[in-house]
Amino acid sequence: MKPVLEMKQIHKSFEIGTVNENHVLKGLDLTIYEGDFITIIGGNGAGKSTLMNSIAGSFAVDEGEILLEGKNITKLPTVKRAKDIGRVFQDPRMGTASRLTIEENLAVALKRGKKRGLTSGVKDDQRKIFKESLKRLGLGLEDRMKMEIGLLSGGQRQAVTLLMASLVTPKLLLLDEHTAALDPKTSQMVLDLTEKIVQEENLTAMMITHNMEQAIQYGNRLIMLSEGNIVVDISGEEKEQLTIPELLELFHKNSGTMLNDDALILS
Ligand SMILES: Nc1ncnc2c1ncn2[C@@H]1O[C@H](COP(=O)(O)OP(=O)(O)OP(=O)(O)O)[C@@H](O)[C@H]1O
Repeated sequence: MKPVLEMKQIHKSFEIGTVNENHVLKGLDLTIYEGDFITIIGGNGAGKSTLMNSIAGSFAVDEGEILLEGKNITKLPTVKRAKDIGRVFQDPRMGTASRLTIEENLAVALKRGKKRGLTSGVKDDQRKIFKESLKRLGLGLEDRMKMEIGLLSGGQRQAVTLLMASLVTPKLLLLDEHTAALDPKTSQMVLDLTEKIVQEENLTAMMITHNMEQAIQYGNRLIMLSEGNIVVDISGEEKEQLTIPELLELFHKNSGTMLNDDALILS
């Protein structure tokens, strides 16, 4: 199996030198392999976002190394990582420009990692590609390409954001609770689209969720964090057969604590 991302002995603290100093990641090791679709789950403050932010480069880690396809990116700023690392956030308004049309947003996404010229606009050949891509979402958006993206519903917008994040195939796709702000039915629709895109494009992806059932249902590998440590890391058949009570039991056994997350959705 080919490693896509390697995190070696990562340390990250916040508010160093104050009474609030918080050592969140304490020597975390994680290797993400090509084709992995990892779901990440854990209690409040377990370090899920800190882990994802470390990968995206939202801040510098204090110690350790991050390699992307063998290349050291530990000190690379977010903008430089964005060429290879796609991200979809919880808030549907992030990652798209509200006043631009659907096709203009897609055109911007197509330029990810390339020098952005002054001339914008959408070319005819691009329009064709966008139409085909949008069709795959099954939401009829291919007939509304000139509509401002800000006018879409949260679910439609997340679906387009997902498409934008995968238009230029990322080496790694980060999904930061990207369905948490949606109602259950829409969340399910966006998750199913996520699975479809990940499978069809052979993407390597990592998804934070608060929903245990979703963490088990989606992806090939499940990681549970507790106090900045990986306490459960299971994949393949073992993951497929897993039930929520077994997962809670594993968490309890490996972390020595009970889950503390009020927001965790058990089913
Ligand atoms: N920028 C920051 N400044 C100070 N403290 C931070 C910052 N980001 C995160 N923390 C702290 O780090 C700890 C881990 O937070 P993190 O957001 O990674 O947890 P999480 O697992 O994503 O939790 P949740 O599910 O509640 O979002 C928390 O105690 C949080 O308060």
